[in-house]
Amino acid sequence: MTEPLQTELLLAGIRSLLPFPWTWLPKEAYWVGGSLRDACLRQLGISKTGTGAGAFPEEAESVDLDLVLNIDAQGAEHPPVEWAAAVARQLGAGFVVLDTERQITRIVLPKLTVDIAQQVGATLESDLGQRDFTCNALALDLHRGYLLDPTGGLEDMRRGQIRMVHPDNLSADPVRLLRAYRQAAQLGFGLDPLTEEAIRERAHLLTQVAAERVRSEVVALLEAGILGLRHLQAATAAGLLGYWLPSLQAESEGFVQAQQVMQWVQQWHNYPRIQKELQQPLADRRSRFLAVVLAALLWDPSDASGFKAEAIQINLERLRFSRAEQRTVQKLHQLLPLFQTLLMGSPTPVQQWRLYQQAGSLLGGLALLAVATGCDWQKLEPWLTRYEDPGDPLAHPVPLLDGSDVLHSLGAKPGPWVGQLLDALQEAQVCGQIQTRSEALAFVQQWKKNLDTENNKLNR
Ligand SMILES: Nc1ccn([C@@H]2O[C@H](COP(=O)(O)OP(=O)(O)OP(=O)(O)O)[C@@H](O)[C@H]2O)c(=O)n1
Repeated sequence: MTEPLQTELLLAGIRSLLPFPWTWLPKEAYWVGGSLRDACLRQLGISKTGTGAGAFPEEAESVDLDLVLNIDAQGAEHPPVEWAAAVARQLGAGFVVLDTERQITRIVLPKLTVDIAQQVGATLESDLGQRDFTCNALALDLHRGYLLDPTGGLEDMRRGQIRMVHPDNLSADPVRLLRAYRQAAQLGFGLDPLTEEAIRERAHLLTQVAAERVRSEVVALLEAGILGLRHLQAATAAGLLGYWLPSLQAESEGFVQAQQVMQWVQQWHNYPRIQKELQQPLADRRSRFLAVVLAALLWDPSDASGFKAEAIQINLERLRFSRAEQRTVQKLHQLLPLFQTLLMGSPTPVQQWRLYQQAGSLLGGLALLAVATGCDWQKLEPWLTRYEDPGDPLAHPVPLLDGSDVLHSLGAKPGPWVGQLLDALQEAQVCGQIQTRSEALAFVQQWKKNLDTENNKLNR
């Protein structure tokens, strides 16, 4: 076997990462998976391009090490699960059994997880032969120090292509159909044409995959920035998302809109409040910005009446996006037509204040969606400047009275009318009709009097 990489460097790399002494390793132990692939890519001078190409800088990445052990072969009394449990105990690390039957476990340390699996099949080659793509089917023998590459993974890395190990492996775990596009996006690779053909032929199998696994691939594609969008579009064209996201077509305007959102947000450094709000998590580690990208992707400009809104919610639910994410996309879609109309005209102060009220902390996301769907930046910019200013009387008016002031001044009992009154009071304040607290108190008296008169008329 030709040995094109310096395996000593790979060994030095894994030595520095391994959280326990080398001597603890069983006699047959191999480094496999994505971290080995990435170490090889680094040696080949190929850098990953897709991860972190989204809008915001990533946190310091944590490392996932994958090890394959072949303990059975030695007839040892400690199977991999017990070996890994003992290591975790010694290290005081977290420990999870991921798959009892296949003997897959995980040791969890801060910024490092180590996945440990028993070799599948009689030889390591047979284990590698059951993996997804050639670039993920390499193994470094940790004791003998040689690299196994039975499927030509290094050559495919040099060519920058994702190539299946075998078409049957795609059918064996159909999430790999979508994983191909996600890994291509993250590695800056293309798809080998035969692999793409095999994916198309098996596209329907993705319906069998658990929603969470599909969602996590879709999310990773969206987080891989513009390259991720291109690959999501290719995956859509291959027919992978017909069941999961039927609202999305390969030729959807949504791909252009989502790209616009990603490009515009990069230029909004002058809006720290908006940036901060966009980065807030909505579910797990998924940010509000991701929901804005989803809203842009799924927004159909020919559907301003919101006819497809329900279908979009069903799509998001099917992919098990959280309620908060579903509500965010829905609210953005509801507010967008109104905002677009305001941006085309000369809205009154009250109209502006109402829009700020309705959008709340989604204003930045709504503005991104507006500019991505063709609204005039010159008209939009003042809305952002106002929003960033905490003292702005339209974006952040300070109420002259609160609910308890109102109840106290009237000596009345609470009811839904208090909210209506406060709203009317704020509107009068925004219009400039009321400027002082005593004017506000007089307004309250008059408003309640009018309400009581109305009620008396109705009761008569
Ligand atoms: N559906 C899958 C998932 C994983 N693997 C194999 O298991 C390894 C480790 O899996 P995982 O950590 O999920 O993938 P990585 O390649 O490390 O990349 P990522 O973490 O980005 O998914 C992969 O490299 C691949 O060899 C596979 O064949 N099929």
